[in-house]
Formats: sequence, structure tokens, C-alpha cells
Amino acid sequence: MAYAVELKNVSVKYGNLDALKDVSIQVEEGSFLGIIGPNGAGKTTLLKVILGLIKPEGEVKIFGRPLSQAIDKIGYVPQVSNFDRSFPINVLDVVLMAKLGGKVRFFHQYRKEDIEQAESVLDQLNLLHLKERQIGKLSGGQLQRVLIARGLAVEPEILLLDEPTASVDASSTSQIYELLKELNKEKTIIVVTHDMAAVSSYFDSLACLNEKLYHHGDKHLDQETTKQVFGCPVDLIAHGHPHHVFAPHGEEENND
Ligand SMILES: Nc1ncnc2c1ncn2[C@@H]1O[C@H](COP(=O)(O)OP(=O)(O)OP(=O)(O)O)[C@@H](O)[C@H]1O
Repeated sequence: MAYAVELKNVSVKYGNLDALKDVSIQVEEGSFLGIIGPNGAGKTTLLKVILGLIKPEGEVKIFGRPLSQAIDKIGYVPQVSNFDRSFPINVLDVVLMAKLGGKVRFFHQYRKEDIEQAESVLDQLNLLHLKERQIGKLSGGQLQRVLIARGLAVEPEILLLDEPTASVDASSTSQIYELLKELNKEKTIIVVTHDMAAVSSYFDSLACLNEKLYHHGDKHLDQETTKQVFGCPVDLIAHGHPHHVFAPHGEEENND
């Protein structure tokens, strides 16, 4: 069976800077994968590669096919911080924009079935009552869920999320992960985040990225991997919640 996403020896350079170096990963269909790494580790670059926005060295396959033939299988949820909240559009428009491939066209006439489908996604996420609300008037958690609705509006088989909990409080964080867990029953989910405190038991596998990909497998990370990736001891990164991510440290704990 083909992998949902497969990268082979993928590298990206910005000028002289190696943003990604020889990254290979195989993501099984139905996975809930967390990719963690510090700021500047190349997480957004990796998502852009999977979305076909950056052409890397190496190979990218989606369900065994070249990206160009399978791009419609992927939905994308951008970082809230990259989203202009002052933009004068309402929630339904944000979701419908997915149908335009992200291009903004004022006074565009959407097809009736597109509107019905966008409303149905909003309904699924308990957001339909907000459909007329201007996006600047949403809470951080609501805006994040609206962006997830937009990612879902293209009816993807794979949903990619960039820092989905960076702008929300702890209770919205669990709500968002509960929602993703529900969506994971039907879709492959890939989340990138630098926030290891927010990384939860929801993931069924974890990869560590810092230019290179250090670990990919089950959801337990060892001290050595995280030291390599983050360059500092595990407990500092996990903000006192190491049990969210890490297996018992065992003997390694004595080495600190
Ligand atoms: N268009 C670009 N031109 C030049 N350098 C870039 C460009 N985009 C990203 N970079 C650099 O590439 C590296 C990886 O950036 P990227 O945004 O992929 O990291 P990230 O892990 O998503 O970071 P963050 O967690 O801060 O969002 C960083 O050093 C960044 O400054």
C-alpha cells in the first residue's frame, strides 16, 4: 500500500542556508503525526514542500503519485499569526476562499453547492452560527477552528496544520486536539509545532525536525534525540509536562 506522504532525500536551501537537509519520511494513511522542532527548524518549509509551494531537491509522493497529480488530496491550515485578521471578510467567506485556491476575488459568485458544502463543514465544527461574523471579531480558538474548516473545505484526505495551538489557551488547545482526533478517524493528520508543552498524547507518531529529521516512529522521544534537536535538556522544553511526550527517562535521568 502506498504511503499517504512519502519524502525521499528532500533538501531545501534558501541561498546558503540549509532549511531542510536530506529529509526522508513515510507517513502511513490514517496516521496522526506530530512534527516537532524549535523555531527556524524548517517545519513551515517542510509543509510548503508537501503542499508543492516549494520545489525541493529529492522526491515527494502523495499516495504513491507525484505531487502534481495529487495536490487535491491535501488540505492546509496555516498559522493564525500569518492570517490577517483585519481583512474585511466573514467566516463563511474565509471557508469559501479554499475553493479559490486561496486567491481573494471580491464579488466572486460562488456556486450554490460550494456554499452548501462550506456551511456543512462549519456545521460539523459547530461554527455555523458564526458564519456571518467578521473574522476580526472571533476569539483565537474560534479563528483557529475556522481555519481548520477552510482546510477541510477542499475535502482532503490529508490535513496539514502549522502550529494549530500557538494562539490559543489551554482549554482551546484540548478542544482543537479533540477535533483533530475526530477528523483523524477519516483523514491522515500532520501537525507541525515548536510547542512541546502542547504536544499531546493524541499523536500516534512523532518526528523531530531541526534541518534534519531525527526520529520518526512511535510517540516517545528519548533524551538524546531531543537534545540533538533542541540543544537543551528535555524537561526545559516540556515545560514540566514530560509525560505528555516522553517515555520514562530511566537511566538517562542520572546523567543530567
Ligand atoms: N523565504 C525565505 N528566504 C530565506 N530564508 C528563509 C525563508 N523562509 C524561511 N527561511 C529560513 O529558513 C529556516 C527555516 O524556516 P521555517 O519557517 O521553515 O522554520 P519553522 O520551523 O517553521 O520556524 P517557526 O517555528 O519559527 O515558524 C529559518 O532559518 C528561516 O529564517
